[in-house]
Amino acid sequence: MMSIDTTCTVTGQKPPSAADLPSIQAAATGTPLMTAASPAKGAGRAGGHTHIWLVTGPAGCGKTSVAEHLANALNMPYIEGDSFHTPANVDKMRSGIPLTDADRWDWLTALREESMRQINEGRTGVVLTCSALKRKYRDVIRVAAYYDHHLLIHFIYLDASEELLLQRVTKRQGHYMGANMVHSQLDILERPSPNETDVITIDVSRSLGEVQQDALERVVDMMGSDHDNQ
Ligand SMILES: Nc1ncnc2c1ncn2[C@@H]1O[C@H](COP(=O)(O)OP(=O)(O)O)[C@@H](O)[C@H]1O
Ligand SMILES: O=C(O)[C@H](O)[C@@H](O)[C@H](O)[C@H](O)COP(=O)(O)O
Repeated sequence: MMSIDTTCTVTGQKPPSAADLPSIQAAATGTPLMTAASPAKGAGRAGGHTHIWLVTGPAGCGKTSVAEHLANALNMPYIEGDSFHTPANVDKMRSGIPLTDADRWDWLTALREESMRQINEGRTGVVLTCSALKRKYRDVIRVAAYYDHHLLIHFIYLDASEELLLQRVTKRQGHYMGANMVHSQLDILERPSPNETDVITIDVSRSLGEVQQDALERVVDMMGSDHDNQ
């Protein structure tokens, strides 16, 4: 278990600027986003906005696998939500006891604050993982935009059946969340509703490579349209 202030920076390199978007787009889709004839309109940051990309869903849906891919491709820091739990929360989950709302509030706030801290240090965006099972948990992260009006928050919800989640959690080695926790997570899950317009839903029943590619294309598209709208 890593300490509460541990943040995983996958690449340790500088985050992408607007000027980097064409090469990310090309890598994701084979189609350049901008050409020399359509130069970046915003300086430094794409569209003048910064971004939190929050990869969500129950245990085993693929949050870590997708978030690492996005962080690497976008050259953004990766904040692994599991690393921010208190030891008491981890002990509870390891014993097969689901967390309560009260156990989760400080954790969610810590994730929001860490994301904002990294963005305030000059990052264009961060990629964060957190199950964010209920709407009110997602709302805790959404509060970040209240503090920083240039910040856009996006959720990538990884959609999987219980059967698939069980298969994938069972395959995973050495994690405190066992397969016995999956059902309790689905019991409280509030799938994003259509009026949560900041959510991209991705079907993860496909291969990991396909899911990663789809997620990256969707992210690059959104950053591209945000940039074009400035
Ligand atoms: N689309 C996929 N196809 C096959 N295996 C996957 C896929 N996504 C994730 N996995 C595997 O399932 C397990 C759980 O994935 P992980 O990224 O740890 O999920 P989470 O972080 O949401 O708990 C890992 O062993 C991972 O390699
Ligand atoms: O990757 C996973 O196995 C899960 O995401 C897991 O780590 C856990 O779900 C959360 O960290 C916190 O718990 P809740 O999902 O119960 O809020």
